[in-house]
Amino acid sequence: MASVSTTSAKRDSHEQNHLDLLLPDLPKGPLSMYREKASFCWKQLALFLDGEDVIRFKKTIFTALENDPLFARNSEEHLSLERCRELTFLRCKRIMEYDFITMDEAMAQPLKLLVLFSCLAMYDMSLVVKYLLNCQVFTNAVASTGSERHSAFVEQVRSMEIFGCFALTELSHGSDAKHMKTKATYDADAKEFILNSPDFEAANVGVGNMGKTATHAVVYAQLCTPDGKCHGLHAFVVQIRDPKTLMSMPGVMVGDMGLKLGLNGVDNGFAIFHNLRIPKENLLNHTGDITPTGNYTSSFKDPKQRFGASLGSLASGRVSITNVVVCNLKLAICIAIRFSATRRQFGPRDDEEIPVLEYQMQQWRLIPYLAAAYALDHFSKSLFMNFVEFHVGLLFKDKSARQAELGREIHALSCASKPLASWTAQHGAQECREACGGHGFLAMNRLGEIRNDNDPNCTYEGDNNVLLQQTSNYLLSWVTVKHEDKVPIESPLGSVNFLERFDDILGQRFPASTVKDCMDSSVALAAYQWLVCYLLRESYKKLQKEKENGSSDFEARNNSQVYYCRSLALAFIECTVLQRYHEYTQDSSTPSNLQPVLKRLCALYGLWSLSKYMAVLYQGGYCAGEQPGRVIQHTILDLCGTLKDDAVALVDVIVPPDFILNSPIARADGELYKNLWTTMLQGSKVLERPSWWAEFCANKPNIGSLRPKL
Ligand SMILES: CCCCCCCCCC(=O)SCCNC(=O)CCNC(=O)[C@H](O)C(C)(C)COP(=O)(O)OP(=O)(O)OC[C@H]1O[C@@H](n2cnc3c(N)ncnc32)[C@H](O)[C@@H]1OP(=O)(O)O
Ligand SMILES: Cc1cc2nc3c(=O)[nH]c(=O)nc-3n(C[C@H](O)[C@H](O)[C@H](O)COP(=O)(O)OP(=O)(O)OC[C@H]3O[C@@H](n4cnc5c(N)ncnc54)[C@H](O)[C@@H]3O)c2cc1C
Repeated sequence: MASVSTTSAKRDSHEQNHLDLLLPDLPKGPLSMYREKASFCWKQLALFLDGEDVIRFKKTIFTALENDPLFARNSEEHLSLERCRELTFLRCKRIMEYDFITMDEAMAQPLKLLVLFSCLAMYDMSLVVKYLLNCQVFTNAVASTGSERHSAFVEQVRSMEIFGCFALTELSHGSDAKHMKTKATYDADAKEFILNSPDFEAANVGVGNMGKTATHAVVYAQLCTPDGKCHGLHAFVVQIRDPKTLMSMPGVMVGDMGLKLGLNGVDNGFAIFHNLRIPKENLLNHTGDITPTGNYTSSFKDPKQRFGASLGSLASGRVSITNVVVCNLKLAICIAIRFSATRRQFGPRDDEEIPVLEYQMQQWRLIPYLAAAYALDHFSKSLFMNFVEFHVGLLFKDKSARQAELGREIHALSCASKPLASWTAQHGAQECREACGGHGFLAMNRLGEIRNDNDPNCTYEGDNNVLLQQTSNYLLSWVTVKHEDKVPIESPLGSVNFLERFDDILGQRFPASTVKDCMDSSVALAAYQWLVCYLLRESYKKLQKEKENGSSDFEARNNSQVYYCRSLALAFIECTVLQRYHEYTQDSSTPSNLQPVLKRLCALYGLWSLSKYMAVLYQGGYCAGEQPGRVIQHTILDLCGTLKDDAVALVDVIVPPDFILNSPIARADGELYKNLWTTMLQGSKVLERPSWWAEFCANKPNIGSLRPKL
């Protein structure tokens, strides 16, 4: 017996040493009190979530950035717009030089690509957006909307012979992509397309990288044949600048749109095309092609399907955005939790002040966002892997019905996950800013930058409210399938399969009567499934009623968004996020010592999200009487109270190193005031009088001298 326990003790200590080398201890200090209270080992959880290989990969990236002077923090205060763009470009170039992951490695371990994007996003959102617009959005659009004849463009991006952007939005149209006005008319004699912006309202605008850097753009235009027929929106590769001089090409007026509310490292630009001739081959011909004599051909007979396919590459951006906004949420919540664990105000006695994290109010404001960061992180990774599966199908030209259905499901999921994740990060960042009081408002603590750089994620790659309509359309289409085609509701990823039990689910009622019952995330999940079925039924009925009352399809859809289809799409994606996280936390491969904390996070995310829909749960009869509402509220508070002691350790698992986090109030050593004070004093000219001191000291105002001129 003794020798067995000695062997296992040796193994444990060996494993611990290994873990300590991989993830060194964090500095002792004011945060230690909470770290010691944690119910689990943060290193074990980090290892379980990421695995050793990814932990090392992250470390390689973070260390490279920290050791490279080009990435030095705060080296220049208040950068001019020009310098901001220059620095982001130089860093982008340097990331290409580091080539953290080769193409072969990415093929073998695609999730590592997502890890790279996350690491860059945590350093700076502008950097990752600029980098991805060139290396992912442009190249993906070329690869997935084009064919072999376009592969040279992808190669040229890799060697930075060219720099790419993606130009869909026009001055007068953004969401309504179908009605873009840019025109590409085929000239059969010259075997060229002639690209024109009919007027200034058709100018491409808001295009990231177009302002100063891009040499090539994927431009969306209406394809017209010499017979005068228009074949709808198609994508073209268009050279807009000379790669040798960065001067604009003849026939292109290209410029920069100036200062934005955030993300200023990215140069968003505009372009107008005037009789710009582009080779016939530059048509990205996946959805349609043109014969040399000018006949249009397409394997998509249905123009609606062709239109959808031409915008197919947007899905990859929406999947990536779902991931990078979770990075923003993680950064914000890490800052706010570390601050709250070290910031003390008031106390039960005059001689005792307690950390603000001890207040139920602070816990309720922050800890659900921590739970959301964990749940959404898991979802974003799983969605990315779903997308990889779909992408592989595209590469192998899979024409199966399953592949087409998978594309529809991923489109529906990403059109709702981008809104859910970007809004959660937006609301979370603001709550975290306020939770850090006045210190949270100092730019040096980074919450403003996180909030402002996150904000456009709610708009680009499709406005959130507009995109949600795609998801509700998808869900409603299943009702039609069920009613008319009488086939079972079954999707490749299974996200809608529960709708097959529609009638059964709608007959259910809120099952929990105690806080203990509610701690199981299956309670929130069951409520969500009921909610989705209910909102689906109500949205369908509302649409029918609108039509019976004489509304056109267009009007009926518009009048069924608020309280119906919009809520349906959001409830569906929350249900899917919860479903996947619930399965993950319950899975037998999840270590038993980590399950309790993960299950609490899952239950909290589920109940907190669900609590926004209390009115609907009562309205539809799922809940009745005081009890369900009370139990949900009490369980949320109970979970916040329990997770409060784990919060610092949960942050230690997901937080990047201090250099990357870049927030003096949230360093790993927890020395809130020393770090803040030192940073304040290190600011340039902090102790100097202003350069305009004489305006006060020497030039006094002649009080009232301007009054006669009023
Ligand atoms: C980490 C960050 C990296 C990324 C940085 C990104 C920087 C920003 C880049 C940009 O912002 S690029 C510009 C992005 N612009 C948009 O996303 C425009 C938003 N509008 C649209 O995508 C579409 O026009 C819209 C989804 C609103 C569809 O509008 P419609 O009402 O005209 O079309 P409809 O819904 O009837 O769609 C026709 C069919 O195509 C399908 N479809 C539409 N878009 C699709 C798509 N993307 N993939 C697959 N299918 C799609 C759609 O589901 C439908 O299928 P069904 O006939 O089966 O119902
Ligand atoms: C930082 C940044 C970077 C960008 N980068 C790029 C890029 O690289 N390439 C590119 O092509 N574009 C880019 N864009 C543009 C972006 O994709 C568009 O702004 C976006 O698609 C929304 O279109 P819009 O601005 O025309 O909004 P609009 O469509 O005019 O929307 C305005 C408002 O009307 C509402 N609305 C519109 N239609 C409906 C409807 N049917 N029902 C209900 N409400 C509706 C919307 O919800 C929104 O609140 C970028 C934008 C930003 C902010």
